[in-house]
Amino acid sequence: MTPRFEITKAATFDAAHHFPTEPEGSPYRGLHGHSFMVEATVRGEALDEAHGWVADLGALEAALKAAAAELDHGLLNEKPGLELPSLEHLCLWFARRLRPEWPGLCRVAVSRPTIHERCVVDL
Ligand SMILES: Nc1nc2c(c(=O)[nH]1)N=C([C@H](O)[C@H](O)COP(=O)(O)OP(=O)(O)OP(=O)(O)O)CN2
Ligand SMILES: [Zn+2]
Repeated sequence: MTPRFEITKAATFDAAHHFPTEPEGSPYRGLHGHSFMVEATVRGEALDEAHGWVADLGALEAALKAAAAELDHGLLNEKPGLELPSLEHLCLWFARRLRPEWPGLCRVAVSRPTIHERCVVDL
């Protein structure tokens, strides 16, 4: 059996959004904000001999924080790919942003912890 490892790091950001496609009067149509958490999971089998790890969680943290900082305190709708700023589209946005640098990225989760909502995409 070959052990398969998954490492996960999380980062947080706060952002505003609205859903212009919602009908007049919908609470989702008006501008409002949420606190978000994004979690990125990287899978690997081979361990770095010098460190005994799949990949450095510190490097993953730096990449994740840099991506989250692009959205922090902004309006999600203004970002390409987030014109309809659902949790699902946020998962895809982070996946596209991180995948070139992190080919082992296998899962992205974006949640709104304060209102107990979460979306996960397996890549
Ligand atoms: N599948 C999804 N459904 C919904 C998403 C989403 O991203 N994916 N997003 C929303 C809205 O962002 C909405 O603002 C989420 O807030 P809501 O669930 O309404 O929770 P609130 O606490 O803000 O409001 P309550 O009325 O107290 O529930 C909707 N659906
Ligand atoms: Zn919302």
